[in-house]
Amino acid sequence: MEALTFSTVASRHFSTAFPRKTHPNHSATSWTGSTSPHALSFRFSNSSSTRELWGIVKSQRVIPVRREKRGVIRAEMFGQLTSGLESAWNKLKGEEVLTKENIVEPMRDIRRALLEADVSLPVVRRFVQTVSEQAVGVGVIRGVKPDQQLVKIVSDELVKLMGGEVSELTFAKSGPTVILLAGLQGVGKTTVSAKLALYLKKQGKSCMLIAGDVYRPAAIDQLVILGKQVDVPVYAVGTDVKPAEIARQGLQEAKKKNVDVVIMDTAGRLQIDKNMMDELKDVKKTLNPTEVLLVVDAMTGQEAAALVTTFNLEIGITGAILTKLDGDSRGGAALSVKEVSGKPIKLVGRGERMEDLEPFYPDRMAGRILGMGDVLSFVEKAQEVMKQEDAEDLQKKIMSAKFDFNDFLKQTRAVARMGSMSRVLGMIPGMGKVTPAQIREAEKSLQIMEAMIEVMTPEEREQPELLAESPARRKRIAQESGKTEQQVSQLVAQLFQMRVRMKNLMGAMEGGSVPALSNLEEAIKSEQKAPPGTARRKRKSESRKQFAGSAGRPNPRGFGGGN
Ligand SMILES: Nc1nc2c(ncn2[C@@H]2O[C@H](COP(=O)(O)OP(=O)(O)OP(=O)(O)O)[C@@H](O)[C@H]2O)c(=O)[nH]1
Repeated sequence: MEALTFSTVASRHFSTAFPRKTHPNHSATSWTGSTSPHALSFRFSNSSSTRELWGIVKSQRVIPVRREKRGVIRAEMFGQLTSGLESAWNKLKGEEVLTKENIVEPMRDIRRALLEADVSLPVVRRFVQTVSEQAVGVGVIRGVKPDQQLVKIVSDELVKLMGGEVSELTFAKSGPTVILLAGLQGVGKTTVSAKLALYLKKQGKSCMLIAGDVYRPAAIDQLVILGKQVDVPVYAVGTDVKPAEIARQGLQEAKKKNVDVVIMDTAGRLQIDKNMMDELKDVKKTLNPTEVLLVVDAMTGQEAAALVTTFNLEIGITGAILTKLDGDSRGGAALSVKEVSGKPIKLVGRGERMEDLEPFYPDRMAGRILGMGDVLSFVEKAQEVMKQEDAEDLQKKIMSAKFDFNDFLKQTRAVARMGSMSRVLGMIPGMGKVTPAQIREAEKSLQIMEAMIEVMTPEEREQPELLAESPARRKRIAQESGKTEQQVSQLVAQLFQMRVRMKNLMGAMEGGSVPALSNLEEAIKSEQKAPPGTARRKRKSESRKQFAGSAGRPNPRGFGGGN
């Protein structure tokens, strides 16, 4: 039996849908099957007046295909994954809120859909776990249904999975930027070389292509033809010179001509072999490239991700280019590459035309997978409204000195949700100089506070005065939370201090003078520098003042003073 490699599977599969017109060395085969475990794949070739055709049957699912302008019938991108995920949302119809119980079935659907899309198993596991945790912990947003909420969570996680931000190409600070392209046979390297040259030309950069595929003579002709098509010079010296030497000469020529970007096409192989890697290493050493991009075929699913990992370990790459995303790829490659290899997908090929190369936008890709742009923006708006209402609510409470332990907890948890304190503080301009030790300390005390608030009764949370007045209550909380009575007293005092500080802050904001964050930083520092006991004395007198102004009148001696 013939051993099928990634590229033979891909190129055979593709030869039916996308005959390799410009590739003289490859004759179009009549391969109609797919070697994927989900086998059965066929296309309708008959004409139909309807635009949407139900065509490709995969894994006993029917997914939509679309008739494109030029008469090519194409699958909706990741159509199967989209419909798999849809069944997850459908399971939540009629539910009021997301619970641990009612997300079990939808999560199973999501897991199945991702596995069928050929996303690697560890990636699927992590994804499902993160989404489940978030789904259960998410609060109800007024007007947003649980299925819509889950769509939003999945969307956000998909974006993260694919790297979050778009990963831009890096350009050399001086001299030509050198981009080395590598990859297995038939993945689209030669085509990508020319596409990339056109893409960069459109950005105002002058380019030069180097034909380094000496093992397939037709590849050089192919690159010369494509170079003419995009009007970019091609450096070619035939097949008798070693690729590293071609690279050296080509780079010299590019420098002479003051070219901005040099793109080198290299030979592909049917599988990774040592010679290929050694040769690539030589070329890389000669060129000292700014970018080493591995061209991978989206049709190969999670194998593409494994390949990126291998190439990265072997030769060190800076990212990947995913080709043939316009085909009926199931999405596994797009979703696995970053997570598995740690390397970003920088560009994607979405067609055979020279213009069909674009940056890889994780958010747009997630949007295409889910096909629910309207739901996402609706949920985002609702979240915004909620935040605004929450903030207004909080403001009212602060102004009327009603800020209680529930608010306190909410704020603490909001910080936790945003990520660690260190990240949050790091994002605030002017707070950069807070030391890691201070941050760790702050995080630790937040945890202690949470433990104490958690054991309070609802009344105690709403009326901190109850605790201020009753040493017995404070004692109980200390016992139940495993903290000391002194810690409980401090917490209560802190809440009243916060009331005063927040009220002052709100007053300043309303009056138009927001205290600068640098002042806050100074305050932290001066508190640290203060001789022992000063800060405590200051705190004590502040809390007394607060109690004097608060509704319930606690015993002024009650703080830290035991029963
Ligand atoms: N539909 C589609 N076809 C593509 C895309 N990229 C490349 N192709 C086609 O894939 C086939 C192979 O592309 P080549 O550029 O010859 O691949 P290669 O990696 O240089 O091949 P070798 O030199 O044999 O290693 C060609 O028919 C291309 O037109 C793409 O993004 N979408």
